[in-house]
Parts: sequence; C-alpha cells; structure tokens
Amino acid sequence: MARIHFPKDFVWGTATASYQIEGAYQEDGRGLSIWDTFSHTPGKVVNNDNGNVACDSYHRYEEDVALLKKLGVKAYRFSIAWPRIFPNGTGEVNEKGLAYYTKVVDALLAAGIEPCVTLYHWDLPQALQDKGGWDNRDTIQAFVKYAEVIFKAFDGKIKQWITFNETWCVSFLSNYIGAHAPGNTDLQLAVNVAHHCMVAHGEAVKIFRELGVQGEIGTTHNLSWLEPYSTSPEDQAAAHRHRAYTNEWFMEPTFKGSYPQFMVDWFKSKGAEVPVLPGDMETISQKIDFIGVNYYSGGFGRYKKDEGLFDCEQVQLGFDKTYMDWNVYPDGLYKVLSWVHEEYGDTPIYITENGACYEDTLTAENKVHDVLRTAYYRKHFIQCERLIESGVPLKGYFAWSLLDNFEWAEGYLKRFGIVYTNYETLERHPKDSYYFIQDVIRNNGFEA
Ligand SMILES: N=NNCCOCCOc1ccc(-c2cn(C[C@@H]3NC[C@@H](O)[C@H]3O)nn2)cc1
Repeated sequence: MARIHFPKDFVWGTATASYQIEGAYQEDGRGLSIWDTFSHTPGKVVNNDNGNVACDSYHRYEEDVALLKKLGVKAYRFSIAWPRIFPNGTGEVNEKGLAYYTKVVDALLAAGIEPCVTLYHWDLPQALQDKGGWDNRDTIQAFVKYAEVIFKAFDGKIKQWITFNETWCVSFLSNYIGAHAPGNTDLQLAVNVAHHCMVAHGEAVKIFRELGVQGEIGTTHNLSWLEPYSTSPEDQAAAHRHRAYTNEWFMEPTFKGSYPQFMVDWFKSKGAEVPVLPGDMETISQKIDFIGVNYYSGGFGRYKKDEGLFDCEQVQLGFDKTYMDWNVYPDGLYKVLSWVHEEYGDTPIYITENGACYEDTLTAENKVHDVLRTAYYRKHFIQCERLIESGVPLKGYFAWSLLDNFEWAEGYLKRFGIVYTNYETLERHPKDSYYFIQDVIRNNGFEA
C-alpha cells in the first residue's frame, strides 16, 4: 500500500451553486432567473423538475454548514444568486438578498470555514435575458455593477472570488447545443456569449483591483481531456479541435489575450466570428490570482467527416461510466492540469469541481453505500497527489457536490452529492463517500 499525502496547506472543500440548492425561488424579493423560466418550460428538464424548492438551503443553510464543519473542510464554494441582489438585473439593490448571504457567510466564518464565492453560476436575471442576455454587451456592465455591490458588501469576509463558472456551459451548452438555459441553438450567438462573458470576467477583475478588495480572484473553466484515438494527423487534429472547444477557446483569451487562430478559422468556416471590440482582449486577460478547473471526464476522439461541429467522433474504449454516461478517466485529470501548467505557467490551480453521479439507494438506516463514488474520489485524489509531486501548483480541491441537488437539465434524477438529499423530507444523510473524504481530510491523505 502506498501512502497518498497532501501538503499541510492544501485546501479541501466542497462546492454547490445557488439555483441548484437554495429553493425559495420567490422569497425575500428574489427575481426570476433564466433557470426558473427554463425549468418551468415543459420538456426542458427531466421529469419537469425545477429549482422552486431544491434542497431548501435558503432555510436550511445552518444544517449545511454543520455538515461542512463535521466533514472538516477548510473552505466551501457556493454561488450568489444575482436575482436575489438585483431582482430586475439592475436598478435597486434588494437588501434582503444581501442579508441572506451575510447570514451564510457569517455562519461559515463562525464554523472556521472560508467562503469561496462564485459570482455567476448560470442564474442570469430573466429581465436581462429579455433584453438579449449575454448576447447584449449591456449585460457586461450590469454584471460589473452586481459584482461591485458584492465586493463592497463582503470585502474582508470573502477572500476567494470566482467570477464565472464554466463559461463553456454558459455559451456553447446553453446557446449552441441548447441543453441548458436559455436553450438557444445558434453558433454565432454562442460565440458572442462566450466572448461577452469573458469580457465581463475581465471587467470584474479590474474593478476588484480598483476597489482594493482583500483576497484573491480567479475564474473557473470546465476543462475536458479528449485524446486522439490514433497518432494519425487527422485524428490528432480532430481531437485537438474538440479539446480546444472546451479548453483553449477559454484559456487562451484568459491567459494570453488571444483566441487560438486555428479555432477562429474553424468557427469562421462554420459561419461564426468573434465580436471583438478594441480593448476586449486586454480586458479579458487581466492577471488573475488563481485558475479554477472543473474536471469530470475525458476520452478519445478520431476524425470522422461531418461528425458534429469538429469532424470528430468520440471512441468508446470500455471505460467504466458514471450515471451521466461519462468515462471514469482519472488520468485525464493529470493530463489536463499538466497541460494547464505547461501552457499557462505557475498561476495557482484549484480543482473547483470534481465528482461523480451514480444511482444511490438510501437504506432503512438512512445509509448510502456509494462504493463507486468513493472509488471515483480515491482515483482522482491519487492523480491530485501525482500532480503536486510533479510540480503542478495545485492548491486545493472542491468536491462536487456537498449535497445531491438540481442537476440542471437532468433535474433531481442525477445525484452528485456526498450527502444524500431526501427530496420528500429535505433531510440530509451523509453517504459513505462523505466519511471517506472526512477521513482523507482528517489525515490529509490515505493508504492507496
Ligand atoms: N459536448 N457535446 N455534448 C453533446 C450533448 O451534450 C448534452 C449535455 O452536455 C453536458 C455537458 C456538460 C455537463 C456538465 C454538468 N456538469 C456538472 C455541473 N458543473 C457545474 C455544476 O453546476 C454541476 O452541476 N458539468 N458539466 C452537462 C451536460
């Protein structure tokens, strides 16, 4: 048995997001978001589930904080719902919204847990979507105003700030593939949204610096690792295009202030061009203090003419699958973060999401023996140690997710939590994976 161990200052945490756990969708002045609209539209979400109640964390956050304290985490990543702060997206601040998050932040600090806050985790105020949403550059300034209010309200309490979560999901998944809110299917629109979100990220970093806000700011991209099925130039080019779709398209602007030219050319061949205005790329590539990476899976791709957007088909090689039908591919975590370090330098990296969805059964004793999820975490923790040992500046890890919650278009069918949520009673029941992670945190390692 080998002992897997982590640096003393390694930050262990878990992650959630406002629309997925809070519920209370009309409480205390909250405005509607695009996810309320999307989930209330029949056929968009499995079983027509919605976030009206979710895990009811709006009223049960103290239970959640107690679970976090018992788990032993140093930090907790959650998101602030823009529609609770600006119900109409702009205009008057809703003080009750600020008051709610003050209670959550104060409860975390009292428990000795550092809040790590995501400003935008997909719940755009519907009022802004009605004016074009992220396709409209005015939304950039609305986001900066929202960010400024939050920076000022929590300066000194929140020390780790994430501007956006998974801009690929916000842009391509939601506006080209159409699987997430607002459910558009237009490539040019998706390219516009990606660009405007990245400009908004940069503008928020600028005002964070101008205000002298304490702490560190970064952003989170969901990176996947698609390898070429063979060494043939066609397979290598096809896999690279698909990998760049989720990776370079976002990481190059963020770190180097330019889009990858081979992808600009590819998108142009598909009829989409990036709406860059003078100064945009300098804004996007404002220096950040850390990069958040969400990693779930990877795989293998090979050239197939006219397959999808990139003439690339995914090749099944017999990997174990999660209930999302994603490969369990821990090596992909090592490869993608090694690539980040090689390509973008020594900016500290946090894994801001990693975890697995499996069908869970609650026993009569309120136990969940989630053997597969525990094995997933064990395998990915081993890769985390491997990364640190190889000199990658991996500073922390946030498990997705603390609780089973509203998994977007999959609704409540897909459970990612290390704590089981009983949606009838809203009781929380730690799973075996929770106790495994509790032990890893307590010992800062484990026997592999
Ligand atoms: N690429 N082509 N796809 C072809 C068709 O795909 C349709 C569906 O696609 C996807 C792709 C990715 C995801 C996804 C989910 N999470 C987990 C969340 N992360 C943020 C946090 O809120 C978690 O809930 N991360 N990623 C879902 C669906």
